[in-house]
Amino acid sequence: MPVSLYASPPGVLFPRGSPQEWGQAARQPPGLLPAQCRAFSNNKILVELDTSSGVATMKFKSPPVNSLSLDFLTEFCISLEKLENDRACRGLIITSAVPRVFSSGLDINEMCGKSREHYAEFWRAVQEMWIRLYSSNMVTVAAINGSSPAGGCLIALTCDYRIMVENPKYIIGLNEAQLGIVAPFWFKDTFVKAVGHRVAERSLQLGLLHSVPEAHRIGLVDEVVPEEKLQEKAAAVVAQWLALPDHARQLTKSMMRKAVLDHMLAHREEDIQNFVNFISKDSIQKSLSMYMEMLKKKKS
Ligand SMILES: CCCCC/C=C\C/C=C\CCC/C=C/C(=O)SCCNC(=O)CCNC(=O)[C@H](O)C(C)(C)COP(=O)(O)OP(=O)(O)OC[C@H]1O[C@@H](n2cnc3c(N)ncnc32)[C@H](O)[C@@H]1OP(=O)(O)O
Repeated sequence: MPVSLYASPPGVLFPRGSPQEWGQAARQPPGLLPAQCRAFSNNKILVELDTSSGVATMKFKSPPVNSLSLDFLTEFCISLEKLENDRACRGLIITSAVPRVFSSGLDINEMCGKSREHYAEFWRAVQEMWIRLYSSNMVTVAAINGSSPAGGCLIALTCDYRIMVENPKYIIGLNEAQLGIVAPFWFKDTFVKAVGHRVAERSLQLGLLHSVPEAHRIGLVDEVVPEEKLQEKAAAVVAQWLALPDHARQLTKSMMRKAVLDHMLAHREEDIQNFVNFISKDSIQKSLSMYMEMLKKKKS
């Protein structure tokens, strides 16, 4: 029986829609899904659960860059809740169906030119995503098959294990400072837990985006593999972690993460107010607009 200290996190996001029901393999046209597979999808995310291994694969499919919009975050949370409540599911691999990008982080459009109410709703959704993933009873592995700045990096950091594809073009890190914004304390805490205080301090202050070998060297990713080996490796890692008794692994995970999680939950409302006040400032709005301009110019 799975044990969770955080099975129902307080302040749960109320979904604005719900994903399709699980698609039973038996109802699929022949050859589409193996018999032991169930699947569901929405506009942003595809989930396939292999009931024989108990491992689900979640693929982000929101082109061009899987940015974390309010809609994306809502669908993400609904999908996580569905998997968490499914006794057949014990492990989760998170990856991208969009070429070259895992996730470009929070959707900057959600933080520009909107009302204070919108910022509060958006930030609550960001928190919700982190709480659900960080407190998950499932074994979670990020199979990072593309660039993963800021919020994309946070998703990876929130998993139990990170495997990244070796590619000289891919980057990963918490680059918020480069945008003139600040990674909040729970982004920072999650990062520090992975790489240690000194590395995190330097990386956060400089808003560094690390190459794959560098990310591996500093412990931001646990393993680096060629693209064609990624899924196989992720499946092997989940199987290794699932070989342990669930209750022992889950309680250990809760114990290791409790302080960071409790800190965040205790300051959740204050964190929302801080975000709203910070992001509403004219100077911050200007910084974000300039950054978006820069992204667009880079293309031309
Ligand atoms: C003490 C007081 C403290 C108070 C603190 C309180 C609260 C904290 C306050 C704020 C915290 C905010 C935390 C923010 C976290 C974030 O995640 S911010 C997002 C950061 N993300 C980035 O910097 C990534 C930017 N994107 C890229 O670098 C690249 O797009 C790429 C991901 C490497 C992919 O490159 P490429 O394949 O070349 O694609 P393009 O650059 O051409 O992009 C395609 C289109 O997508 C648009 N886009 C890219 N990223 C985003 C994004 N994050 N949001 C929205 N839109 C994005 C890009 O503009 C292109 O659009 P067009 O096709 O030109 O229309």
